[in-house]
Amino acid sequence: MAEIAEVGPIKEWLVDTLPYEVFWANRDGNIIYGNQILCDRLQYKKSELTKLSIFDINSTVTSESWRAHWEKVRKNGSDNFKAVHRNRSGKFYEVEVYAQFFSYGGEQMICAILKDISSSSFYKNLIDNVESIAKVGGWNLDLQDGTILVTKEALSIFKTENKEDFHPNKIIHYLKDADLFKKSIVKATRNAVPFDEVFETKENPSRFIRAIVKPVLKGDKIFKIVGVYQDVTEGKERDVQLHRALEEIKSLKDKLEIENEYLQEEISAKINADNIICKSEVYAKVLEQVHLVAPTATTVLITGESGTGKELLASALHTNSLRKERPLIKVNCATLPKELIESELFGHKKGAFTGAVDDKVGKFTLADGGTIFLDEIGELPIDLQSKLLRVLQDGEFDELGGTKTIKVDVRVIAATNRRLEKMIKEGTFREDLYYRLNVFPIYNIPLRDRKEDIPLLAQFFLEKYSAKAGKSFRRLSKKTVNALMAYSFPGNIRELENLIERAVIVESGTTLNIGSWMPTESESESIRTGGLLTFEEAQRQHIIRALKQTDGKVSGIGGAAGILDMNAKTLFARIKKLGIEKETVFNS
Ligand SMILES: Nc1ncnc2c1ncn2[C@@H]1O[C@H](COP(=O)(O)OP(=O)(O)OP(=O)(O)O)[C@@H](O)[C@H]1O
Repeated sequence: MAEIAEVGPIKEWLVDTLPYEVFWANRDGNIIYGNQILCDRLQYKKSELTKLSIFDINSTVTSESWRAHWEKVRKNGSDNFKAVHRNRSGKFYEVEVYAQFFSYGGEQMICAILKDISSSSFYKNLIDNVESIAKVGGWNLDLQDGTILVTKEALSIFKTENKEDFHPNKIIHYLKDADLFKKSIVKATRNAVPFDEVFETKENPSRFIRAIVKPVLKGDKIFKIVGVYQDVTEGKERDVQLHRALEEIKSLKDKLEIENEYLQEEISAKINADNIICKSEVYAKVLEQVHLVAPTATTVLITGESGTGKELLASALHTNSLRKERPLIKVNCATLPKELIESELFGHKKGAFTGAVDDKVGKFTLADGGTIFLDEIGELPIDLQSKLLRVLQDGEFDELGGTKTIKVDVRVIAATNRRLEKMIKEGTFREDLYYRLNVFPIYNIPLRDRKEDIPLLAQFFLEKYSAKAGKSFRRLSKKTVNALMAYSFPGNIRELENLIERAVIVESGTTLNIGSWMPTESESESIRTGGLLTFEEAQRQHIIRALKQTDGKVSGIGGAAGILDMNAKTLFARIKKLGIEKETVFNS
């Protein structure tokens, strides 16, 4: 038997210094030598250890298995395996064994070098367990040599046994949004930008995998990236459901809020509807038509110059209809940018186009059960006209970026100050849409053709703006009324309203007298014609100027007929025809 003393003190020192447990055993399994680390781990003194055999430190070894093991190592020269050892106090620990066959001094022996792996296997087990509970797998890519380490759970998340599948350029084949993954990885490896994103897999049914990736730096060099994959499908499904429910609530809430706003507007519209000022017979006929058609669901097309009160009539139509409890939604087709009209009217789904960051409920959906007022319908782009026609005919439309057809019950009131027939000829308005809108046309008369309404309207606005500005105006002077009556109001009622509002601000007292606020016909005309007057208007103003010079005298010496080199009778006739009145001459 070889005595350890024969190994020599240096060799013994060397074997004791190694960070491994080392022992030699003979054919019978007796331990011939064990180094200090082994003694410490097994809790025996060196002298005690050499009295033990392999069967004392490894309870799973039998004489048969030892014999088989001996033969295997003798034949192959060495062996590598894992085993469980037991120390003096009965505690087990796992070791990785490197066994080498050798003969020394005529005796054959196995030298075993052991590495205690109980702690690492403990943590490995722990990690495996935790990973599988949390459905989290880890990986690590060395950017220097391209080697990849992958944990067990990561393999099982991606249902593969091949760790090479985890290279970023391979893993993207499992994911729907491969581009996003690629971009994120490039940022992580080039610019050290970490990411945390959820990716949907390509499987059917698909799953959602959360990928968290962190670059690891040495100094300013990125030398590896570590990542985590987590199967979040269950959570995501709950999220998705929750998200959908929340979205639904949000959209209903928005709808309610908007409806509410419109209802508020509708309330004020009601007051307006009751306050449609009318004295003239011609306008009374218009209002008769409004009341006639209001209770039906018929589409109405209101035409007429700007400022004649088309919107007011639309409100009256709604408030006198059976839909009055539902919203009246107003859309001005001229004020919306062309590219937004479609989504404004019909709504869109998130992502339907660049900038569509959220779902949007369209005005037609909001108006469901109520009325939509499409002001300036002539401005509706031709490509949208067919979509509107479909709503009018079938009560349905497709939301932008949506998958389902939306059905609505909406009454349409459209208004325009443009001549749609002319637009049809020019090819900018669809003829079929025109006929569909023009079921019940209402022509709103310009103010100059219902001048009898001017005094009442002016009084109405005087009171309104006086109260608003905290002034005490009660009435208009006769001269003011006459001057207003003489004026042609190219801007119709809106111009009259603005004029009185301005007058109330600049004047004071209880009676509104004529002042600088009153426009002269030439001013408004030159605004209207861009500087050039019509021939008739030029004549009118020329005559007024001459009459001003002559203090209203037409014939005889110093009369206007003389200045204008006209026959007095002809001038009288012309004055009458042009509607020039005394007041006009003196007040303008
Ligand atoms: N008969 C009326 N009685 C009282 N106010 C009126 C009457 N008609 C119109 N108005 C008022 O005149 C203003 C202009 O009317 P409205 O906006 O309805 O005109 P519109 O024809 O729709 O104009 P546009 O074509 O420019 O949109 C509004 O403030 C409206 O309340």
